[in-house]
Amino acid sequence: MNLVNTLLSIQGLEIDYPGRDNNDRVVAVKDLNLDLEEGEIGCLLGSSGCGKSTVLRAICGFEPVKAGQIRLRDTLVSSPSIHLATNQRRIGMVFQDFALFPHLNVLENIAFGLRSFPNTQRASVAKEWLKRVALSNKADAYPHELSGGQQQRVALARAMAPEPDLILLDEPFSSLDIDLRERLATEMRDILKSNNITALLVTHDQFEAFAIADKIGVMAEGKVAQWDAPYELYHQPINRYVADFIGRGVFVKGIVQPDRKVKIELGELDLDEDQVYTIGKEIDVLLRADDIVHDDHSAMQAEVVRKTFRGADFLYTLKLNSGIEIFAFVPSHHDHAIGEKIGIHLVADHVVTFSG
Ligand SMILES: Nc1ncnc2c1ncn2[C@@H]1O[C@H](COP(=O)(O)OP(=O)(O)OP(=O)(O)O)[C@@H](O)[C@H]1O
Repeated sequence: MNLVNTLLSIQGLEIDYPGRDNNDRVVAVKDLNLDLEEGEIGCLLGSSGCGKSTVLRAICGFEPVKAGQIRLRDTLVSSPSIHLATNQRRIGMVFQDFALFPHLNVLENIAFGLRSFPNTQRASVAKEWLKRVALSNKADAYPHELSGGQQQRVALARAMAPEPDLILLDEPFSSLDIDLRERLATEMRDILKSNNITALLVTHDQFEAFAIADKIGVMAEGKVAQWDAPYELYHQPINRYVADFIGRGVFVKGIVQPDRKVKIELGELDLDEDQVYTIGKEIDVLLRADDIVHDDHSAMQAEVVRKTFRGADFLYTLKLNSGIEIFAFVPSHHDHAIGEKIGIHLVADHVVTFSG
């Protein structure tokens, strides 16, 4: 392993909490591994209670570790026998509610993190960061006079100003309007990237994760099931859990045919070249909403059983003749009624399969 450019390295991490009974322990994180390179943005993605925040707290130094280790650059900061204090870790933190000081104005909030700087430098460095997050005109404003997105940028500037090695962000978009989140995630990514900041955030929203992260770790029950680039997670999920969690899809049954094909109810698909398949074997084929195209001229029909308007398109739930329900994104000018039969065809070019 090359540690030169690896900023954060977590190996075999295990963390537990006291349970209800005195001797009882509840395992929150187990055998967790990940590496984050310098300048990379990583994201831990998972449903509530899977252990995301516990990992962040351990990196910060708020939680002792039971097994494994956490390294920042080449310094071992946490292991069962070593625990570096939080203030010695050079980590910046952005909290879910931004945690700005209500009685300090924007400039003072940012300068707060610069207490170790000489007085003469504090204001100029704080002003420079205010400029970098495009809020120079708000230096004198108080947090309650800012929008949620502006407060978030102040919190980010406050965390970045002391130039920590790593920024941790705990659900940074959860208190913002849902339609703002994706835009702000892109904006935050631009700020972090243009300042070459290494960051790790946690979220339960995969679209936020896709908008901001270079690497995503899908977490389940305290473990990272797959730590990979968003594209790989989507197209090469390592197991059914990841496949199910990422994107909108369902598994349908298929029978392996000669010439690397699989036959499903909707037709034949090409199988992955890298895998070995037994002809005649039944396998599960992942069909995602973007693998199905609405086509008025297709003889293959499916019944609309549900639909969700998403602006540019609808997410249709379609029932096949066999009774199986699949998803399809359909441009929103194709507004079909529930119960109506519409033509569809398959466009999957990369097929994800698991043995049946
Ligand atoms: N202080 C604690 N004492 C006991 N158990 C805890 C404590 N903090 C967390 N846990 C348990 O550890 C597990 C992981 O919690 P954690 O807060 O890391 O999850 P999370 O993925 O961040 O969840 P959420 O998205 O809901 O914030 C959960 O089962 C939780 O109940």
